[in-house]
Amino acid sequence: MDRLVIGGRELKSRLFIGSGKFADESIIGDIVAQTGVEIVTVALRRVSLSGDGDNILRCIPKECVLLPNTSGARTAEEAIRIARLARAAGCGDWVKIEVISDNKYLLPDNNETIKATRVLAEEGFVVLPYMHPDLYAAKELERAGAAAVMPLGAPIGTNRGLKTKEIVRILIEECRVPVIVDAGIGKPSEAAEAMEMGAAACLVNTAIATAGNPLVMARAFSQAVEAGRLAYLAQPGETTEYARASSPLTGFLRS
Ligand SMILES: CC(=O)[C@@H](O)[C@H](O)COP(=O)(O)O
Repeated sequence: MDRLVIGGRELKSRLFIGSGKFADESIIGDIVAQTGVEIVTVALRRVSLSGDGDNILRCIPKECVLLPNTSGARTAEEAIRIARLARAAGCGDWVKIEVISDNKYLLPDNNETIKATRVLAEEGFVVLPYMHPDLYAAKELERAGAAAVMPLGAPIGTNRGLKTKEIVRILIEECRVPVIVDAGIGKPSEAAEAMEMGAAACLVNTAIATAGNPLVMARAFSQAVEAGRLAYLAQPGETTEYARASSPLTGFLRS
């Protein structure tokens, strides 16, 4: 049976979404209802810790697993502090570690991410680290206790697609934990491509939130992720250099 289990929870949907950049965040509830998305990531700095005011958590249905992320952290120490704050504020045990000190490309710092993962996994968090695709870092994250690894497809918010495809393919082949492609995925076809390679799931924010019709785009992503997974399970046929006829080309005119 094709099961995805992370942090002891079996997930039916392999599309994870972000909650940033929506013109109207109340649409997140409709997306969850229409696509079955179960994981929604939220930047802790957008959560009102006093529970009042304009709290993004109001827009995230209760049945979802909340995946607080440490957006804004520039070091492992800052990420650890944000994760602990999230748990203390009742956001649960899951955390997506983002440690970024590069303001231009928002590339994750793998070394700091590994340090934070080690500490937080030891403290019982379900740790999903956002990472630059690199085999040694991915294996180190596994050893540090990561529940999954989340390599980027392209820089956050660029909608440029699966630019890191060849390395992500290696991570999928070599990692024991699920590989979730996160960031930069701009179109459903790119999510399907990641899933066809064997990615366990995709996390998409910008492409959905900034679409002309975010709800329809979320449905398109949901179907693409499912189609890509099915194609992976179906084991695509081999690719060849030269044409091979689909039906016999000879024999018609012989007597
Ligand atoms: C919200 C979140 O976690 C993003 O930082 C995530 O990495 C998604 O990236 P895109 O916005 O490029 O889909």
